[in-house]
Amino acid sequence: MKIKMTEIRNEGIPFDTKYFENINVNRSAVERRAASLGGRRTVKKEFQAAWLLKAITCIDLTTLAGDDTAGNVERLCAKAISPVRKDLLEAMEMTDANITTGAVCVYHNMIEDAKRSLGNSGIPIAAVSTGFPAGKISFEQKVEEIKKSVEAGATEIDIVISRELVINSKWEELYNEVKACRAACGDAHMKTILATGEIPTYTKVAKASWVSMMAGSDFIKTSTGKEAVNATLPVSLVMIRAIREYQELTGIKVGYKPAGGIQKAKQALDWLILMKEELGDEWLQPNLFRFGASSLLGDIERQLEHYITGRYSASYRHAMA
Ligand SMILES: O=C[C@H](O)COP(=O)(O)O
Repeated sequence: MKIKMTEIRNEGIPFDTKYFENINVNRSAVERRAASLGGRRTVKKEFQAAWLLKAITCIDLTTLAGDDTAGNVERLCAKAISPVRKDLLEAMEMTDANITTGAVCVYHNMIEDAKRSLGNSGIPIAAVSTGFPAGKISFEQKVEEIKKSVEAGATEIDIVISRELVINSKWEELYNEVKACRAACGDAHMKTILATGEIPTYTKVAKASWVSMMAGSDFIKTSTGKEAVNATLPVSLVMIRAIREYQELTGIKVGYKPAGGIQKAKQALDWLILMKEELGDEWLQPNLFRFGASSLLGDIERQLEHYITGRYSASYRHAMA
């Protein structure tokens, strides 16, 4: 399956505080709305398998560990190419659907291994960049790192922003940083990680989302997976509403990637429902929506097996996912 990002990219708009200076997010209203989602909305049993397969196509199958090796990147890529067991696909009459994950996501120095392992599958390689996860390297090093990853074959670059610029409300500096990263990406699509667990208020999350989109991000992404608090539904609601407002202003659709701590099929369904309700069906496609996840696929496969056979298998049977 050839996974394509949207053809019309977000080129950004000139910096102007007027778009976001009056934002003031009502924390309790956001948390109430997010809490109501999980309980109120469920996917009917007969549609669950289809939704779970959809979720798989939106996963950036990730390994970002100090002990990553060529071998485990190879296994990850094999899983990205064939994420669901053949017998399960056969039972669902989905063998011809050519289901793959949305991308694989690795550190820069594993790009070569990923490229070799993915061959001509068409699955994009996303590389984390700009001093991931903390972003504590110089601006010049950040730009250099992006360029090297693009040269090495990454077609998606996940950058981290400088959190201190958000904490200290240095919005124009943040804009300039993100814009320079976007320029360094060239044709590679850029996902901008806010690291929301390190941003003190929802209002600042909303403003950082706006500035990142104004500077040309193709996606905005919650977390690195390394913060103490990673993707949550309330923070997603704040970011998704910023995407909606940005679209209302510019006509441009920016993608969304919750990442970190999404391990269960049920969580994946909650996020898909949130996307559908807040942004519509277009954001249920991998060109506008991704999960950043290292272990979600294993639980989805278990749930699919349960759907088909009525039994759960042991989680070790779905290793690496
Ligand atoms: O961007 C992806 C995250 O690093 C994955 O986090 P996770 O290992 O909690 O699924």
